[in-house]
Amino acid sequence: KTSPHMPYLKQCLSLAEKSPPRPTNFRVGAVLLSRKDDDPTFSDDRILSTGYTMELAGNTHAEQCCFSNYAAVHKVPDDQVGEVLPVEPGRKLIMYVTMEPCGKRLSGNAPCVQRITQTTEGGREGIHKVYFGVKEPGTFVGESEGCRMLTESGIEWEHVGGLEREILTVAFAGHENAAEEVRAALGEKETNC
Ligand SMILES: Nc1nc(=O)c(N)c(NC[C@H](O)[C@H](O)[C@H](O)COP(=O)(O)O)[nH]1
Ligand SMILES: [Zn+2]
Repeated sequence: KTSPHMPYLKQCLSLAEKSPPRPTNFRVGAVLLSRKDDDPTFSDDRILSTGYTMELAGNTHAEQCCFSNYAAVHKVPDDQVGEVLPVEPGRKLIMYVTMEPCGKRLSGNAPCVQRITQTTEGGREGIHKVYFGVKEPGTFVGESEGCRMLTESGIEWEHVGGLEREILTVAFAGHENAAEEVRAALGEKETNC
């Protein structure tokens, strides 16, 4: 019996495959949705936005594009996306990402955890929970901080296993020694954040 989260991780993986391969980042896909409370089969889910790495101009991340796409549709600047996300009693905002949202970026651009946390400002519920298929490998920033930072912001997260090899193979595709990095990442101990 596969996890009910699997179809969404697979949708994120398909999005990640659209990302142009680069040695300087990972190819990641993200989906933002609204989920009704106590709906175990997710039958009433509403997809709000999707995004993938470098979908939008510049050095953009999947989660960043997902929010930016939604903000554009609602005609607000990216940093005000929290103000246009739906607030509906009895429903929660959920994000699926193939990879743990970044807590730090070598470029110095705003990390995705910050963008996710920003949605909960102004007394709004914002993103309630993030599901991801792999922890960020140590390639760029060493031990990843993303999920610990989500916890510090009071945002729930959960690693959904089962697609690690596929997700990492897509993520590393633009890297020099991709196969070696995938093997190494698969071997990295699953550290709890
Ligand atoms: N969750 C996530 N979604 C993405 O779309 C993406 N590309 C990364 N990648 C994380 C990695 O840590 C950063 O890509 C490097 O730290 C380089 O930083 P920049 O991307 O140049 O800002 N992580
Ligand atoms: Zn990011």
